[in-house]
Amino acid sequence: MPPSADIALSTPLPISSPIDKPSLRRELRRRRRTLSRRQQRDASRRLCQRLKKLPEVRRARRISLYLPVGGEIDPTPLIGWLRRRNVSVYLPVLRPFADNHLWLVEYRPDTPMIKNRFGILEPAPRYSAQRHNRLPAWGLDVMIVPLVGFDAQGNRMGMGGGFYDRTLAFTRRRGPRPWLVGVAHSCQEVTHLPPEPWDISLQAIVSDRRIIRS
Ligand SMILES: Nc1nc2c(c(=O)[nH]1)N(C=O)[C@@H](CNc1ccc(C(=O)N[C@@H](CCC(=O)O)C(=O)O)cc1)CN2
Ligand SMILES: Nc1ncnc2c1ncn2[C@@H]1O[C@H](COP(=O)(O)OP(=O)(O)OP(=O)(O)O)[C@@H](O)[C@H]1O
Repeated sequence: MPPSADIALSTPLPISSPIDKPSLRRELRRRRRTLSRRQQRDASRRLCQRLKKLPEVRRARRISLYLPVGGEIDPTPLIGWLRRRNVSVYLPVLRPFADNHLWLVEYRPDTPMIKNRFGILEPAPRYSAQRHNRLPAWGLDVMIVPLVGFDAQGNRMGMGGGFYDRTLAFTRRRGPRPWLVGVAHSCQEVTHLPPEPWDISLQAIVSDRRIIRS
């Protein structure tokens, strides 16, 4: 790769205001989709190395992550490591009959999987419908949240469905809650993102290049 391309990837994308969120989202999704297989593999490895070092992750007994699509940074190499440590792994599932809310469903080697309406693999309805396979989000120790964009202040942007914001709205009240860590490729960093009133703040953001703690 020429050095100029590398610099372009490591520099936060300058944002003009007012922000046109849909077009910014489209541009950031395009950026991650165009990464090569090798860039994807290296980024995933770097991300997972960083995550494995975090005390919050090392202490956790229950963690949710996601199965990547459309060039999202891949956290799944963590699954084997977590299983060896006897950590339970959960995946987001589109909750039926509840607009844009997620269930957190346990993911085991034999969990039946189907593609949801966005083409993302998730535990099948007959499995997710059984309450003992789910965990309320407050019962997770760590939630790994996929990001489309982020800035150095820890502001985030997701796919635009408000799935995570709705599912995590309970964290505004007192009580147990997961440690929230957003993950993304470094090319998804922008100079600033305006926080929205409904945004739930993350405790940290980890990319293949750095960690931002809030
Ligand atoms: N890997 C992964 N799983 C995840 C999420 C995610 O961001 N990444 N989610 C995080 O929220 C939830 C799914 N949210 C999504 C929200 C919008 C679109 C999406 O592609 N929207 C299309 C329009 C969609 C259509 O109706 O087909 C688009 O914006 O072009 C996909 C997933 C749960 N699972
Ligand atoms: N707690 C909530 N209750 C009701 N609507 C919400 C809530 N949180 C977010 N929304 C709505 O969801 C929509 C999408 O929000 P936004 O564009 O910030 O999504 P996002 O943060 O990119 O998505 P995600 O949370 O899935 O990562 C907005 O119209 C917003 O009003």
